[in-house]
Amino acid sequence: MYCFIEVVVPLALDATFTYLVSETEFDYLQVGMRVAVPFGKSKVYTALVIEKHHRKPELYKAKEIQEILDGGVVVTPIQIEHWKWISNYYMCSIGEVYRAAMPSRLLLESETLIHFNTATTVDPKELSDQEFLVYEALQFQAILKVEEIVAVLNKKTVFPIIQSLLEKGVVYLHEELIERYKPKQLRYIRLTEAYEGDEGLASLLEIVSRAAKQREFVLKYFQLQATYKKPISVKELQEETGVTPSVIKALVDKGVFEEYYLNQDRVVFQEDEQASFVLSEAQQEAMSEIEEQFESKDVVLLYGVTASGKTEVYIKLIEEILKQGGQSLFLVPEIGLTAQLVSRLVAYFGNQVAVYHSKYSQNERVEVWGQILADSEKAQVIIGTRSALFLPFANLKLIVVDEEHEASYKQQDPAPRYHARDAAVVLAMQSKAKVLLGSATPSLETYYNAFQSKYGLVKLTTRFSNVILPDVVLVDLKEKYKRKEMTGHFSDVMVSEINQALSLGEQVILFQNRRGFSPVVECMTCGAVPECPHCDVSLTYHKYRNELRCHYCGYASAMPKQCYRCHSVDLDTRGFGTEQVEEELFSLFPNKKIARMDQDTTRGKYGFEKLLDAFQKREIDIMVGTQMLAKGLDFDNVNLVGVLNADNSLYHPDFRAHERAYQMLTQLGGRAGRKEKKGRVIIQTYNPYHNIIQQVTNNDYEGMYKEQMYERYIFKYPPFYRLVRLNLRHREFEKLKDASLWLYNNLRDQLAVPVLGPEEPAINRIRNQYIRVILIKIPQDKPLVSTKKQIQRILKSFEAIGGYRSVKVTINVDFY
Ligand SMILES: Nc1ncnc2c1ncn2[C@@H]1O[C@H](COP(=O)(O)OP(=O)(O)OP(=O)(O)O)[C@@H](O)[C@H]1O
Ligand SMILES: [Zn+2]
Repeated sequence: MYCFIEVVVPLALDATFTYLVSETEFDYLQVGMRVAVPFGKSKVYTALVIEKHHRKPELYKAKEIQEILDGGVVVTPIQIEHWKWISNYYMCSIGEVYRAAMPSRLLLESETLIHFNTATTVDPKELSDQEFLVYEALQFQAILKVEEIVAVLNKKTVFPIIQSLLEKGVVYLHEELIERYKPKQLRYIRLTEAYEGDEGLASLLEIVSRAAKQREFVLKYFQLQATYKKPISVKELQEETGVTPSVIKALVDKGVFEEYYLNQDRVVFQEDEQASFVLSEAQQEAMSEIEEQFESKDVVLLYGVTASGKTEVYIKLIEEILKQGGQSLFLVPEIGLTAQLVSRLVAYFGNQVAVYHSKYSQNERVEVWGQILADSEKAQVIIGTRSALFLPFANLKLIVVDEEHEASYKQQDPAPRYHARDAAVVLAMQSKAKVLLGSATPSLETYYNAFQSKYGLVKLTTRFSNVILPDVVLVDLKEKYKRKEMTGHFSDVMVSEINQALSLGEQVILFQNRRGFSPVVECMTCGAVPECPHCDVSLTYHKYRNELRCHYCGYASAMPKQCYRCHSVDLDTRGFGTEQVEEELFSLFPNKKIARMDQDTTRGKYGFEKLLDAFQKREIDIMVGTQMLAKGLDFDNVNLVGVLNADNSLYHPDFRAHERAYQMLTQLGGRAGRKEKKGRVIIQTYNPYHNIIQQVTNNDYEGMYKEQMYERYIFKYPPFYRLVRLNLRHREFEKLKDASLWLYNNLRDQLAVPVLGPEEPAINRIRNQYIRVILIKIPQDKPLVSTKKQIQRILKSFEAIGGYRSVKVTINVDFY
């Protein structure tokens, strides 16, 4: 009887593929192992086994696999189920999910580029014969394709050799070049093997017997080691013992100690006694309610006002799960936020905490992957951004989704375009785990689900320290300008509030939702506005570099001296961004330390962390920034938050604009007065009577919810309708127009649901590609699965039309 396996290849292909294996291989292989398979004419991919069977493929002759790559399962059956769900629901291929989910080191393929690591410390003598051959080849050519290594070794099966070279640090993958992030590393020393144990100790003392300083250090090292019971960094050793670097160096040279490096957040941590805390009565109550609701509900929303201490409730819940021996996943919307949280969790749980996000190196990702799969001690609490959802949990019992309303949980590009909160709910169901969603400003969908009793709902209505929520003061910009009570973009109210806060030694946060100096440069003579040559947007003026930049494609040009159209020199700027606010602050508060937090200042290594750190240490008096500031940060010396112009967040061509504006302003305000005294939020606006502004002022989430839900209902938006958006792109305007019309007509005629478009979006060209959008609205009472199938069928016929093949179509389900 023939033996076959069904595999997924990491490509955007609809199908899975059948390969032939021997009986022995068949017995050995398990679902969730990786195999190297030949594919197409000459390619080799790392494929994933998802089924074993005896069904001969009808349309093609099954090829044989090249080799088995794993000794055990690396992907669990639950993961495979989950990936299938993602691929079905978000209308992408399971190959795309597989590719996104796995650390790229686990996905070698024939085209992978292997770089020689010039910083390698490996002694070639320690390499196997075959490894050495590759090493040697790399001396002549520092970058090899996997297929070239095949030629060098004159054998087909080379992935395990490359894997081993990767682990030894002799080579790295081309993809890893792009990982600019170098985690902060600390230097450690430890006794070399020769000097371990009693015998070792005797010879060690012998060696240092004639060097007093070295002997003294060695003894102190033993003492410290005994008290700390964890690795002590060289820096700590120097501080504790007063030893000079030269003494340590001498001991390393003698081979007594060896140096090694650990990433700061991967050090084996110990719990910090001081990290323990007791829940307040309100928190305790919330916690019991959550546990109670978990008995009947799989998902519970913790709706707690800002600074109510939701994190502490999460921590206690996770602790309960730990006691039962289960793994917990703690999802955060952005990497920048992990630092504050990791230290909080690590202090509490010690080395049971693992971290996983896209800035982690491939090595670390592979390591964490293995630990989670093995249900290791070190991976009981996993903190991560959305991609942590793809990890191989062996025993997942709880998923916490913090700030569940955050848009960054949705992956926009590339596929899989999944929403991590929603995918988490499904993963939990498949894993028989529970989900806790937390927010001070829940998304409408989530609140609706709670409202419908699909999710449980627990409220925390008071701040932890019982401080009252901040007062909101509205400043009417129209009035202020009329009465000439403005200095630049600052009203007199804003200036005096800032002065008062500063005089009390407090720090201030200011918000302007635009980076750069001013968004638009305009010719005062003819009104022309410089635009990006590749995108349909105006360029943003960045004063610091005196250039115009496109925020969509990164195009930059020097600030022109004359209008490109009428050559007038009378150019002026309209609107304003963080850079301009910062400049005005310098002149308004000349003696104060002012910093700016936006994409431009946080780009570098640790940019974000450094700013947060400095602010925490009170080295900054006023911090001005974009929406980055609104996200879950916890500072205890901020009682004043100012919004320079609330209006531009109100007017976005997006059905969620109002909900988002409410969330943003409330979250921003939530940074004020978290610890001791009631804070103040100053909002400058031209529309003080706008409903959203009023709802923010009155802290009226329910009011906002009711009003927005009404609009969603009337205008056919989620949660009443499901949205599927198709984006079509092409360089040629006419071709795109034809193609999108064809697609639209077919969708409209064949689907029994509303289809809108094909529309030109507000920005109708990016990177020289024109864009058209088709929107499909699926009402709640129409079957989702079959409608999606129909859409896919129509797309297939679309692709089959020769003239349209070059038009790129992307599908985005729940794109908002
Ligand atoms: N039980 C407790 N014991 C000691 N400190 C606490 C406790 N609960 C909360 N805090 C402190 O109160 C502050 C606010 O808590 P936390 O950051 O968890 O609020 P949050 O609800 O997550 O707020 P936000 O939604 O604004 O992010 C923190 O500084 C936290 O350390
Ligand atoms: Zn551009």
